[in-house]
Amino acid sequence: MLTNLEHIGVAVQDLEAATELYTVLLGQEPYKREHVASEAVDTVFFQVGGSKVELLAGTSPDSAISKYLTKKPEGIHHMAFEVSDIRAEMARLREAGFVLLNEEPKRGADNKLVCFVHPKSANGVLVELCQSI
Ligand SMILES: CC[C@@H](C(=O)O)C(=O)SCCNC(=O)CCNC(=O)[C@H](O)C(C)(C)COP(=O)(O)OP(=O)(O)OC[C@H]1O[C@@H](n2cnc3c(N)ncnc32)[C@H](O)[C@@H]1OP(=O)(O)O
Ligand SMILES: [Co+2]
Repeated sequence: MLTNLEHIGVAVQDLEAATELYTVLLGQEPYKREHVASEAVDTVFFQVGGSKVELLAGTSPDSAISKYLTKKPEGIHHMAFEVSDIRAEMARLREAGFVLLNEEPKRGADNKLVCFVHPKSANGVLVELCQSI
């Protein structure tokens, strides 16, 4: 079951400048900064009620974020839903015809297991499932 809009991922070119801007916009400091080597991204997290804003900057040209920003402007990159059982949700979505971008859950940021759904199978929106570890 999807239980919450866990975060909105925002792709940015300059993480420090974006962090300053969002600190003013949201009226609070980020609660976490994390490098996720497997995705080649640096992240900054803000808590907003029960959801989060995840700022993402690529750390390598091969990163999904860096590639995205060669074609698209900075902005909303994905939405992430919290799930209680990620394997069960992956099986449910696969069965329903969605294209999953990973066969198995993988380690994401902020102590989560994550899986992505291809935007082409979700009305042009990249969707992330995440389960707390
Ligand atoms: C920090 C860890 C984690 C967390 O814990 O929260 C993260 O959030 S990591 C975030 C970064 N990682 C990912 O995005 C991993 C999943 N993404 C991918 O595997 C790829 O980016 C992709 C979605 C498969 C696209 O890769 P690729 O096919 O190589 O790129 P193309 O440029 O050829 O795109 C094909 C097609 O898809 C459209 N697209 C790409 N990205 C998005 C997007 N974010 N939202 C909507 N649409 C997207 C792209 O425009 C192309 O469309 P067409 O041009 O119409 O063919
Ligand atoms: Co994310």
